[in-house]
Amino acid sequence: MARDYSRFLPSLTGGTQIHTPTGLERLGWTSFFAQQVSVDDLARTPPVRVTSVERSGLRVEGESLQATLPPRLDATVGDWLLHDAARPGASRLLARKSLFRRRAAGTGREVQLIAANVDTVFIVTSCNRDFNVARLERYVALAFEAEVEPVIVATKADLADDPQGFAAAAAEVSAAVPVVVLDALGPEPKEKLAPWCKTGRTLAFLGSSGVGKSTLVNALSGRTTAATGGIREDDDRGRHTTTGRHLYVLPEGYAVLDTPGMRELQLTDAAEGIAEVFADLSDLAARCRFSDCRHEDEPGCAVQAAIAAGEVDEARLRRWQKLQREEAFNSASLAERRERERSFGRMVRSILKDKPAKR
Ligand SMILES: Nc1nc2c(ncn2[C@@H]2O[C@H](COP(=O)(O)OP(=O)(O)OP(=O)(O)O)[C@@H](O)[C@H]2O)c(=O)[nH]1
Ligand SMILES: [Zn+2]
Repeated sequence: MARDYSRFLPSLTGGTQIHTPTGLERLGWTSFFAQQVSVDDLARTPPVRVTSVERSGLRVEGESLQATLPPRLDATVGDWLLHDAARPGASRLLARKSLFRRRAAGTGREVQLIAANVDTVFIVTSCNRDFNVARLERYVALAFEAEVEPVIVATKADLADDPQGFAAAAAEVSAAVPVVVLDALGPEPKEKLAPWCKTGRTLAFLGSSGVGKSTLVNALSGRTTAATGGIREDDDRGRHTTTGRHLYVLPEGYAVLDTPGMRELQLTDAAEGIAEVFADLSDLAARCRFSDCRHEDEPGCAVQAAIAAGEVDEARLRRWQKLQREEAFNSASLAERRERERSFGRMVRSILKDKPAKR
């Protein structure tokens, strides 16, 4: 029997209807994806979301549908596809709302897709020695680059003498990034993170080990025991099993994307994200007399002038320059590697061409 998918299409009236979220909506299906498909597409090839990537293929989930698609390099956890049951490998990949990528170390593929269609990333730190503004700026740049909304969450407020001091320091990172300070073990996470934990939203967590990421996930999902080494789920026999899935839809209807790759994110081609975090400095730099100003001792440097006037913190300028250098290095070495691989490929092809063809 053909399913009626019309309710997943963008509402023509634009009115807000109150309804129970469907399986697809709980998985994160929104009008952003619906706009990319026709009613015909939907009836023939139902939407599915990638919940994990395994060697054997992509685990996908849709409305009363679970399947494994053949492995493919152009899709990652969080992606939406139109499931073509007749030709699973030809399932159409929908355009993404956001994408985390990283420079792959020591693999043939240079850029690895980490997570797609994340709505909000909680950048977690604690109100203690883990707290490091430079690291927060780095994570925020990554989020901006991925086109994901960042929220800084400072945990362990209950253990700190001056949690508001940490809040103020975090607020300096970017005017565009909200800061939440909380005790992750208490009742606060649900209440304070509620603005971002809505049905159909996909959340991710970034932050060093021990800052409270698992504690927050547990708090949001109403679990009391902290999970270690992955989230535990009930399998159909009622037993607890740790699965290899990386996208979890919580009972509240929002999804948490937790993939090991998120923990190894570096700055790759993140020039735009960095410019956004340091928008105040790049605006100033645009007013320097020389377009290639290094903001050291050049005449007419608007950045140095702002530092002299006490409007800009010199340490922030140093961090900006450091991130820019790193980003330039990462992107350059990536470009060099690409070039080396291309010339290697040309060499291999020319050798193959000169070799007498096998009969
Ligand atoms: N007092 C207090 N303890 C906290 C808070 N948040 C986390 N903890 C404790 O800090 C420890 C580490 O928390 P986790 O949630 O495991 O940290 P994580 O970020 O998931 O760490 P990894 O799994 O290693 O990445 C646990 O013992 C938590 O109970 C907090 O806000 N207050
Ligand atoms: Zn300058």
